[in-house]
Amino acid sequence: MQSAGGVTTPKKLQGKVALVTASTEGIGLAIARRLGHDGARVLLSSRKQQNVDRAVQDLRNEGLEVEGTVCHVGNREDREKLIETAVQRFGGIDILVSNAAVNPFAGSILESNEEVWDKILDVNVKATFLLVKLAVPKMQERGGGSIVIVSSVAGFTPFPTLGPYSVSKTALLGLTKALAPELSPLNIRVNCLAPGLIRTKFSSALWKNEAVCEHLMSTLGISRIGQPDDCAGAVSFLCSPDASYITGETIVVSGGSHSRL
Ligand SMILES: NC(=O)c1ccc[n+]([C@@H]2O[C@H](COP(=O)([O-])OP(=O)(O)OC[C@H]3O[C@@H](n4cnc5c(N)ncnc54)[C@H](O)[C@@H]3O)[C@@H](O)[C@H]2O)c1
Repeated sequence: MQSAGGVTTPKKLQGKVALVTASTEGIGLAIARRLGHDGARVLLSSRKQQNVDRAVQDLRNEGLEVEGTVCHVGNREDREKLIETAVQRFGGIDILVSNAAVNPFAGSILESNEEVWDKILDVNVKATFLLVKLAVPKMQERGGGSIVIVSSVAGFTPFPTLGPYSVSKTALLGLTKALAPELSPLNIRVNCLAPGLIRTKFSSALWKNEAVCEHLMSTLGISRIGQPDDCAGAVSFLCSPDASYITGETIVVSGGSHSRL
């Protein structure tokens, strides 16, 4: 980056290697793009090779240094491959953004079954922890790092009809708090992002439903549905030296809905 005086100042994530799960569309892609524009080399991943290839090409076309690999975060071999790929292609890991999540169920929580709970807790919570566990030794090798876990405002106030998903997001608020003090002595910070309603494929059942959308809009302070880019700057900030004294915290990006719930 060149200032007016002709002095070159490094971008805030220059030299950093970032790994973002579920980063071929939606919030994950916006975060990956922003980390890249802020100077990081980024490893993209999601479940399908063709989506990984497309996102890698798109971001390379913007001049960003990115690689991609398929990773279903619920699959142990895929998680190990993700970490190894970051080390092989970029030499290590400084930043982990755990963004992948599933929600295979909508309805009364009492109607949800064991299969639903297993899937939601495996992908949203257990895989997040297991990825952190794999990434921490690699961060230690580079003297520290930063982890951001993507939760949701539903983690504070369960969304009606999304009980099991909401509980998994509450668990991620707890995971952030549990990890932060243990990882502080290793110079690794752990923070959390809690988006409100953001316009993505994942949330389309909400914003495409006129009645639900109208109700949700009435809870907002800023009267528009959020965009994936609205989340990206907050994550980049949390990963940057500007947040060097922040750990165990959650940033809510919800257009003010959270403060009104
Ligand atoms: N969109 C919202 O309104 C909203 C609100 C709060 C929180 N969130 C959270 O933001 C995160 C991203 O959601 P989004 O709205 O951008 O969704 P999205 O539909 O745009 O993207 C979801 C991504 O997750 C990937 N994915 C799903 N299961 C996966 C798995 N097992 N392994 C790897 N990748 C997997 C998909 O391939 C896709 O790329 C999620 O954690 C979600 O819970 C979203």
